[in-house]
Amino acid sequence: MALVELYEVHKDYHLGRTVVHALRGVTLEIAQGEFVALMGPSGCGKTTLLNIVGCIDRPTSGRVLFDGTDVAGLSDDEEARMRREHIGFIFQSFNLIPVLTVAENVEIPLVLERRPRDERKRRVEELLALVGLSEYASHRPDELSGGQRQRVAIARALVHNPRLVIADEPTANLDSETGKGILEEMRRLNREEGVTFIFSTHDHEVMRFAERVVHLKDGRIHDVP
Ligand SMILES: Nc1ncnc2c1ncn2[C@@H]1O[C@H](COP(=O)(O)OP(=O)(O)OP(=O)(O)O)[C@@H](O)[C@H]1O
Repeated sequence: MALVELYEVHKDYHLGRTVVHALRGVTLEIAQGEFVALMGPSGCGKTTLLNIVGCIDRPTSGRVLFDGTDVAGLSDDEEARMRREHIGFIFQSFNLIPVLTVAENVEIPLVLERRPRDERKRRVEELLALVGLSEYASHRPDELSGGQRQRVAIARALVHNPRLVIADEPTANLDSETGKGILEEMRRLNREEGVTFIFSTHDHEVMRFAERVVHLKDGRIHDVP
C-alpha cells in the first residue's frame, strides 16, 4: 500500500516576470516501509519535491495523496495535524529553537501530541543516546557544532515515531563516520519500526544505504541505466 502518491506534480515559482519550473510532471509512489534516496544536482528540485511530499508546500498542479487521502481536500488545520502526527522533518538548516535546551528541542513533537511526561523523558533519553548526544541534553544549540545540531534535529524528527521521515541532505553537515552512523540508525529504524524514509543527497556514498534511488534532473524523474 502506498503511503505517499504523487501524480503529474508540477511546481512553478514566479520571480518577477520569470517563471521557474522547479518540478515538471513528477509521478512517484512511496510504499510504507521504504527507504528512498532522492539524488540529483543542485537546483534539480529535490527540496521542492520533499516539501510537497511532506505537505509543507502545495503543487501548482497535480495530485498528492498521503495514506490514500488527497491532501488538496484537507483544511489547513487538518493538514497541520497530519504533519505533526505522521511526519518527521530534518532540514539542511537545523531549525532548532535557540532558547530551548537540546532535550527540550527533541521533546517538542511529543509536547505537541500531549504525550505523558514520563514517556517524553524516556523517549528523549533514548533518542539522544541514539545520536550520541546524551551528555549534551542540557546544552543550548549555539553551544554545539553544526554536526551536533543536525543530530539534535534528527533525534527530534524521530522522537514521535512518525510514519514518514523527510530528510533534506541529512548527512551534509556531518563528517563521513558520523554520517554513516546516522544513516545506519535511520536504516535500523526503517527496518525495525517500519518508519518510511525519503532523503535527498548529493553524496554517492549514501546510495549504498538506500534500497531505492530516485534520480531527479531538471524537475523530472529519470532512469539511470
Ligand atoms: N521560493 C522560490 N522562489 C523561486 N525559485 C525557487 C524557490 N525555491 C526554489 N526555487 C528554484 O527552483 C529550482 C529547484 O530548487 P530546489 O531548491 O528544489 O533544488 P534542489 O535540488 O533542492 O537544490 P540544492 O541541492 O541546491 O538544495 C531552482 O531553480 C531554484 O532556484
